[in-house]
Amino acid sequence: MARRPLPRILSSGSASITRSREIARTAADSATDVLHPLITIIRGLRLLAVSGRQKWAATPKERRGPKLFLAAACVLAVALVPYGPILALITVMGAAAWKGRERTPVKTGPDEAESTRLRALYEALVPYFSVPDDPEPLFAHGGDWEKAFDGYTFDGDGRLSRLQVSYPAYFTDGEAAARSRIEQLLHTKSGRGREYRFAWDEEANRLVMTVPAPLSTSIAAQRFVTAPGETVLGFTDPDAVRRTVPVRDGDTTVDASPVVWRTGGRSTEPHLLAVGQPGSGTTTLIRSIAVQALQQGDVLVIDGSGTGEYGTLTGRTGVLAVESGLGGALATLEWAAHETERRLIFTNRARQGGHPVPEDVKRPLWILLDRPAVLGHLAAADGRTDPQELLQVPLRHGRAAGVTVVLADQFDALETLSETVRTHTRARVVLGPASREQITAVLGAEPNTTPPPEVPAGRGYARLGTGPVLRLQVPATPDPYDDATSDALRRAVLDVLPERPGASPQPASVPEGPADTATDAAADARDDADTAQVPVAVEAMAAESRPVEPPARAQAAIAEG
Ligand SMILES: Nc1ncnc2c1ncn2[C@@H]1O[C@H](COP(=O)(O)OP(=O)(O)OP(=O)(O)O)[C@@H](O)[C@H]1O
Repeated sequence: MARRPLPRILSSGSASITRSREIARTAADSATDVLHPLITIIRGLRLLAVSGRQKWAATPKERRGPKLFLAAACVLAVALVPYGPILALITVMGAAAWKGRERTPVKTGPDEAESTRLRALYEALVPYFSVPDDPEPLFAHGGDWEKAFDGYTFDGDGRLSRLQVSYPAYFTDGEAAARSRIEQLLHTKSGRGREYRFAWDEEANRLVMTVPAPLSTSIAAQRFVTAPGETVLGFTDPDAVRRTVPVRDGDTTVDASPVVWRTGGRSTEPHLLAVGQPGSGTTTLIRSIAVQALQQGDVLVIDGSGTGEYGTLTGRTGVLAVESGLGGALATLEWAAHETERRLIFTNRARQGGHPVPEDVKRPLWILLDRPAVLGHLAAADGRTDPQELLQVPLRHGRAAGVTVVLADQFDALETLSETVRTHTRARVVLGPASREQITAVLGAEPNTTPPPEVPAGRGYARLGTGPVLRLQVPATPDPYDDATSDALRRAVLDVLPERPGASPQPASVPEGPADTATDAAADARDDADTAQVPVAVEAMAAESRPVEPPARAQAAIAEG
């Protein structure tokens, strides 16, 4: 059978398609040439619009009105001036042409310096991610780094800010030590002095290294939007927690991601331990917690370092005592132990009798103890009870009794902390410079970033119970009596503190003198009076059905005669 010729359109198809393509390309090129000025102007107009929108978004709300008014006045003036609109149009087109004259080149791969960096990183990883008998090694000296590095981003300084690495399945990514070696290496090779976060995806054999954005250090003490029983320890990365709260950060209000610690009857981590080097900000954390606690409850402060950094709290509504001497601290803690027991008895009685729990028993009581190790040392030298022993009842039973204990000490004092303190302080915070091992020892889990050698005060990590380790920046809550405290911060702290009963409000910018910061000697001199007031038999208290008088009030009563 004779073969039928192919239809003409198919036999000469490829030639005509090629010709059509050429015609289309030539037409597109000519159109681009002709339309080039128009394209430049449109690009410029787009850039002008974007920059205008950004400027408008960055303008504080209170300045938007005047700006809008100014713009409207300009438009009116232009409209009224002869040839105004046409001149304005020419100016805008000129500005757009100038702005759109250069096209930002699209980067399609790493430049030479970046390739060299990535290759060096790849070579450094070879010994860790290869074994001699791997027939197709992903990592091999002189190998193809592009196969192993699935993604990378460099910052403006040419340093890696994100790297995604695929590694062979036989790498022991389940071992903390093996992971830590890789993290250490990537950290060193990518540039020290920055914090790196490592996310290991064991299922996909993939590691993603990122440089987290710095946490804001300009959020100061303020009333945070929280529910009763919640305390904001500080702020963390936006992707680390689901919640945000509106906060004042400098002059603007932003949605920040808080580390919220829940206390009280339903809390699974009802007491907190904060640890840091000297000057890392643990006192500031306690002050920040005190300021928030005073909004709903009563506070006892025991300052083991005796430096008077809590003087600003003395005598304020809700502050039952601020003690810095050993005797005063012991008396206060003894009272707190009895008060915890009294609250337990009343809560039990109310529950058994089917009555509501009395208000004074429900009101949260906070025991804030800074540097217990110092007091423990003094107590041992003096043959007196270690304050930590008196904390046993509040720590063990405080949750049911609405009593919360917060302790802060330094790394070198960790060994002096009693077993009860270690067991019951399940909310943990580490502040300031610390090694990976130190952080792991306190939090019970490795930090999720490489701890940088230098951190701002109040920066660290928090872990609530068995939850994830979170980066933390404590809100700036300095001592308003400190000369180094700025006027704005002094005002911020004094604004959130309750008044002193009977005291006329003081102008926040005038530093108040430490009202009655007790020296150790003075505090010790008062001790006998305190101790005489405090130990009240629990049964007797229960029978009287009234709260025990706290030490500070007892002292006042004695002084008044
Ligand atoms: N979150 C923070 N924001 C801003 N500054 C802070 C913060 N925390 C602490 N600081 C500043 O750092 C300094 C030391 O803070 P702080 O006294 O709280 O540290 P510390 O750990 O208690 O040290 P020390 O035990 O030696 O007193 C103070 O000047 C304080 O104002």
